[in-house]
Amino acid sequence: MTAHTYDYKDPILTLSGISMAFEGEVVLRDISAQILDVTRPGMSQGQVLGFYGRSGIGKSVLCRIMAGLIAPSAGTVAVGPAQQAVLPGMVGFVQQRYPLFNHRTLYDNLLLAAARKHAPAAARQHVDAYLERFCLAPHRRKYPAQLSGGQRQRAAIAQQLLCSEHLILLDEPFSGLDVAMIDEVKKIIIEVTTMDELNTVIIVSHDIVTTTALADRLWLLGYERDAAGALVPGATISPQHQYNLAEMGLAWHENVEAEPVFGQFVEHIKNEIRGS
Ligand SMILES: Nc1ncnc2c1ncn2[C@@H]1O[C@H](COP(=O)(O)OP(=O)(O)OP(=O)(O)O)[C@@H](O)[C@H]1O
Repeated sequence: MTAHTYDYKDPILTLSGISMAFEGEVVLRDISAQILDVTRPGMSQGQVLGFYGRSGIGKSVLCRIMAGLIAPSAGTVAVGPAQQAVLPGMVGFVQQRYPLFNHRTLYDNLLLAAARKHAPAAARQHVDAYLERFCLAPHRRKYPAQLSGGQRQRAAIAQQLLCSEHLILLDEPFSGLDVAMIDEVKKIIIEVTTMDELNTVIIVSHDIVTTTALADRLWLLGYERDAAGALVPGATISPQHQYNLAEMGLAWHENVEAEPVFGQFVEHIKNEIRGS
């Protein structure tokens, strides 16, 4: 393990005091986190950020808030160097149920996305390039129902990259996939960050091992206890649950999962989760 120090620049995404309640049920409470553009000596690679939370804790709700699809009960989401209030479309969002149109071929799905950002000829060029890059070219004429789970996931990621700027949010990218497919999706996530230094991928997941392996920073959603030891309603991110994995030497690299420090860190996280 080698620890590093990095230079932090403009904010990419800022969550400030996010709370969310549905008809009195507090789901999220006072969540603050900031993603900063980072320059790393000798590396030109985008970042992967991880939000971990156990099932039902409010991850999908947080995703929809970060993507600007629902407004929080309190707090703000700001995006980009200008820190604009988030609007739908600013953050590419790959939802658990892939948003591909079933009645269109893979090619047409991607073209539709690319046409939101590019003129027709450029859109076609971009789609061809992404189909190649994501090993989807042989499947271009297939409909979403004819694709495998991993292929659909790759297509959904390509779709969001084609129509959004550099920030892409993945809600449970590994759920329902077998080990080989998880490896495939991991490769794609790494590929996305190496395509462009500005590309930033946010993973929101309950798969602690895979998320930790890929992430440069990790935020843990959990419950806090009050002075009497009772759980406070609403998941939050405690200050001690924000981890800079890159500075700990645990940023993704080949076989990071096999390193003893990685195993120790995952054990630490599991203990934190059990205690919350
Ligand atoms: N529109 C809604 N109205 C009322 N309650 C909601 C709504 N959306 C989500 N919830 C509640 O918010 C809580 C968190 O849901 P969410 O789907 O965000 O969990 P999650 O962490 O993504 O779970 P999983 O990992 O199982 O997908 C749940 O109790 C859910 O019932």
